Amino acid sequence: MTTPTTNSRTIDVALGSRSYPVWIGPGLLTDHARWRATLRGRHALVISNTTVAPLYLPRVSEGLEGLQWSSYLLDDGEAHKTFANVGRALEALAQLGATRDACVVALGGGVVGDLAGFTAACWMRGIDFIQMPTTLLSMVDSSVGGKTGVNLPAGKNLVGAFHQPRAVVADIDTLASLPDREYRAGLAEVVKGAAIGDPAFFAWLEQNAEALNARDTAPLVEAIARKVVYKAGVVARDETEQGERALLNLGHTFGHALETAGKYQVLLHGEGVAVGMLLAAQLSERLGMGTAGDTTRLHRLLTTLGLPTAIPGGMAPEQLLALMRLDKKNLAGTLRLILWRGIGRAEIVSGVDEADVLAVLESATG
Ligand SMILES: NC(=O)c1ccc[n+]([C@@H]2O[C@H](COP(=O)([O-])OP(=O)(O)OC[C@H]3O[C@@H](n4cnc5c(N)ncnc54)[C@H](O)[C@@H]3O)[C@@H](O)[C@H]2O)c1
Ligand SMILES: O=C(O)C(=O)C[C@@H](O)[C@H](O)[C@H](O)COP(=O)(O)O
Ligand SMILES: [Zn+2]
Repeated sequence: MTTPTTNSRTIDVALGSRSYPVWIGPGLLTDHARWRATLRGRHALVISNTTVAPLYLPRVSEGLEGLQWSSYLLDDGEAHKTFANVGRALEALAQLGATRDACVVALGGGVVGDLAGFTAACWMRGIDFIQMPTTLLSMVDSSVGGKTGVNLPAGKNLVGAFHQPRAVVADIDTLASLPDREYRAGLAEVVKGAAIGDPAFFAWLEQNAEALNARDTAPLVEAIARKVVYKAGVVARDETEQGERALLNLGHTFGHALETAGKYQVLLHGEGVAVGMLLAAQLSERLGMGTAGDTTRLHRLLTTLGLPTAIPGGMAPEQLLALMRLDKKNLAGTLRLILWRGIGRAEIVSGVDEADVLAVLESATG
């Protein structure tokens, strides 16, 4: 059992009968009684990857004793978040003889979580899954809210489903092995939440940036919890992105294009979001919406957290614009972007002129 400490939090994602807890704290993977209680049937498939499974699958597998279970391991990397791997994971469920009360356990970062959730959404038209996020990014963002899916060569997350987990088990002990660059990428999605709608949190991040860089536990847990509370609130009000939830995409139309243009070898998702948020801020200023002072604060915070803020070399503005045309927020063939009036004031804007987007991309390309 985990002893409750000030570094443990439980946050509820309030969705009526489909509500679920997000547990944040140390020792949670081995707190078997807690998460095992969310599994209903006799079968479980753990989906993980070749980096995470050797580190953390033993802690999870002890908790699955008595069940019929197996694992499906992805090769590591965003390039493996594919339809083909969903097919193979579904075959693993078939091999297991998984019935409708089976559970998929997603053990890993956002790539594993998105793919495992989509697999669970597809098997027999939808079975349970639980999220065990092991990256900062997946703890603060991808494990919460039920967006699941995979990439196509044409773009990020073009195939997917809304499918909520039954629980999120965010064991902060797993962050001890997370590489520095991945940790910083997670901080980008924390900054995003504050930039969209929580100015007090943004100021807190400015004050605590160095402590977060040092991975001090108390501020880190505070940052994870504040971001999850913020996201859970948005998801509870607009689960399927009919309105407000689109704000969580701040920086993503640019960011996804940057990730895809680099074939997932140049920028991590969080890094793309960092650069994308600044491009959105610059575009907002160009359109007379943004304020230079707040763009400077955003730039300063991202830089302090060791995140990139410029478009990497070798990416052509026209190519990025073409990728942005396939973004899922677009309607009637026109760009629909999340723009930024300043800290805590993001807005959905339809019909953005491509010439303005191109001008911003050109001015930000070295
Ligand atoms: N569904 C959503 O709402 C949502 C939100 C944000 C991002 N995403 C998606 O999440 C993905 C990015 O997730 P990510 O940043 O976690 O990347 P990731 O899943 O690729 O993990 C990052 C790297 O860290 C490794 N890793 C994971 N946990 C580790 C640990 N504890 N110790 C050592 N290494 C570890 C992984 O093997 C990988 O190499 C993208 O596909 C993005 O589109 C989805
Ligand atoms: O939960 C959401 O809603 C988000 O937009 C969170 C994003 O950080 C995340 O990257 C998400 O996967 C993007 O979704 P998409 O709909 O733009 O593919
Ligand atoms: Zn994201």
